[in-house]
Amino acid sequence: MKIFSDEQVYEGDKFTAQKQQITSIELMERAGIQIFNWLHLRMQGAQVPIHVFCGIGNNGGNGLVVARHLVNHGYNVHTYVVNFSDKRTKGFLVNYDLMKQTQKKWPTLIGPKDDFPKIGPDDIILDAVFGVGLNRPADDWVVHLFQHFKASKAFVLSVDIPSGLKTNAAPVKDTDVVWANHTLSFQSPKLVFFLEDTAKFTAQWEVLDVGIDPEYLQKTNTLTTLITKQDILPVYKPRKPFSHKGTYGHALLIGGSYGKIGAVQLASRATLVSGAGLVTAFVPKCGYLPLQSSVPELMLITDTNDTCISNIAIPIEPTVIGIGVGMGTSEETASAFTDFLNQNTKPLVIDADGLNLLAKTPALMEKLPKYSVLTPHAKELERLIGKWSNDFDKLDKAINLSEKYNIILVLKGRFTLIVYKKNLYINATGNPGLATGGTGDVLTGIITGLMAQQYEPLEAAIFGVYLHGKSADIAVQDFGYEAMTASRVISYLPKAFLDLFVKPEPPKTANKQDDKTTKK
Ligand SMILES: NC(=O)C1=CN([C@@H]2O[C@H](COP(=O)(O)OP(=O)(O)OC[C@H]3O[C@@H](n4cnc5c(N)ncnc54)[C@H](OP(=O)(O)O)[C@@H]3O)[C@@H](O)[C@H]2O)[C@H](O)CC1
Ligand SMILES: [K+]
Repeated sequence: MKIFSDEQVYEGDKFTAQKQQITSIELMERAGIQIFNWLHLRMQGAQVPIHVFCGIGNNGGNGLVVARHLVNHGYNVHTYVVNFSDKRTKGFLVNYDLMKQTQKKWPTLIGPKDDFPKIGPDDIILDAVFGVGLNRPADDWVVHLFQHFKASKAFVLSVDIPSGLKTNAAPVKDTDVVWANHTLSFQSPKLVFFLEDTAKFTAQWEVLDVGIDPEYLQKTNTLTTLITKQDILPVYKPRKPFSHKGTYGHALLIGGSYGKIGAVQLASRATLVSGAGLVTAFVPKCGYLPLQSSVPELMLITDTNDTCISNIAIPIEPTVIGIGVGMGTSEETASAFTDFLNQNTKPLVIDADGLNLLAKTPALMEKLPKYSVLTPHAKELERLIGKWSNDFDKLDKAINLSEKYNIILVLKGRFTLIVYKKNLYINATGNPGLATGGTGDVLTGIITGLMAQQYEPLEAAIFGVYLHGKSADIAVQDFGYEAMTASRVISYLPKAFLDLFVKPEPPKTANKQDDKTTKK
């Protein structure tokens, strides 16, 4: 799902108005009606006080449209204009007049010196103060109004975005932003809904189709994408009937050390279950017996050293190499890793101690083949790019690293972010059950397994994180969060693959009688 930038949204409005020969006021009406319908469906005429707070721009215009329809449907509505500027937009002014005609009085103006209205804990606030047009910090009194919303404990429904939040920058203070219970976001969700520092400003969100022209939506490329099944399906490579194990590549996993052979076991099982034709692991000698006996499909090559990797000699021609899981960072291993990178030409997936060794000797980054996939968790990322001041600073630093070395970064987290140069892919599958040791090794295995099958590295990263999270989402239904283990994530990978082909259920018919009539 494309996530449009603010500029693209404004451009889409213009395009739609021109192509469909409608005015921007009609577009605003469409958007407002969608919000009204959302509320009406849930409230069914209930007389709960609804406080509609409108700014003086088009977000405020949206609020006024909703208020008018609520009044026309007999709701208990109180409409306020948060009068922070004289520069009212046409969309606001037209709907301001319509509001006057509808309720025979002007909405209540709130200025810097006015008292704020009383809001009860069971009331509803419609927050249409600022939309994506926010371009500077709000005045103190407006921020106090936002705090008044929070203190009231009323349910806050934000229009398009919680007011005070920008789509492309972190707020200075948490109190500068409206804390919404729910946000109805126009046309696509906002990136900030997925970032650690800003996701909290809306407990839930939903996208409303406000009718931007389909041609515009289709032809416009975005830098940010929310990964959905619809994005994955075109990438999926169906298994060929006339094929053999050689068709699906030979994956090599390099890692493990005394006490951490399990990491290689998890990664190699995940590589196998992801569909790689052949999988070999290169491990210290101590890994031979446990791996040979626990994963019969796996082939093994051992280091000369018993407990850690000391010399990576590979007598095979793998399609792809996944390196780093459970590997340790001993001096011997560090030097073996350097020698390996100096002579390696194969595509790489690098995780865990592979990343830590890169961070210790940044010059090694120059040795990475183009399109290498690096899968850091937050601590590993910090070792690679340094500390960041907020999510956007983190993303900028990650983009710089990706551009400098032409590599793909998989930033693991609640919403894993895949960064390739300026392109950002957000993964929304997964759950807190994944917060347990070994799940990262499983992800490395999946991405390595997909690359073995000739998925492009970026495709493999996107598909891999999606599958990994989906597997956990299916497993959680049987185990809950606490009992999820990395092994269980592997066990549910088959279901995650199968889920790709499950069509969403058609919407249930409201009237069974109608159903029968149609069948006759
Ligand atoms: N396709 C769609 O998604 C549609 C979205 N719509 C809605 O339109 C808003 C965006 O509306 P816009 O008028 O551009 O912006 P805002 O309503 O967010 O803000 C209004 C103006 O306020 C000024 N501003 C910005 N920051 C501040 C501040 N801190 N203090 C005071 N004033 C501020 C700024 O104007 P200036 O000229 O003074 O800089 C803003 O322009 C979008 O979010 C949707 O809700 C459309 O209804 C239709 C389709
Ligand atoms: K808003």
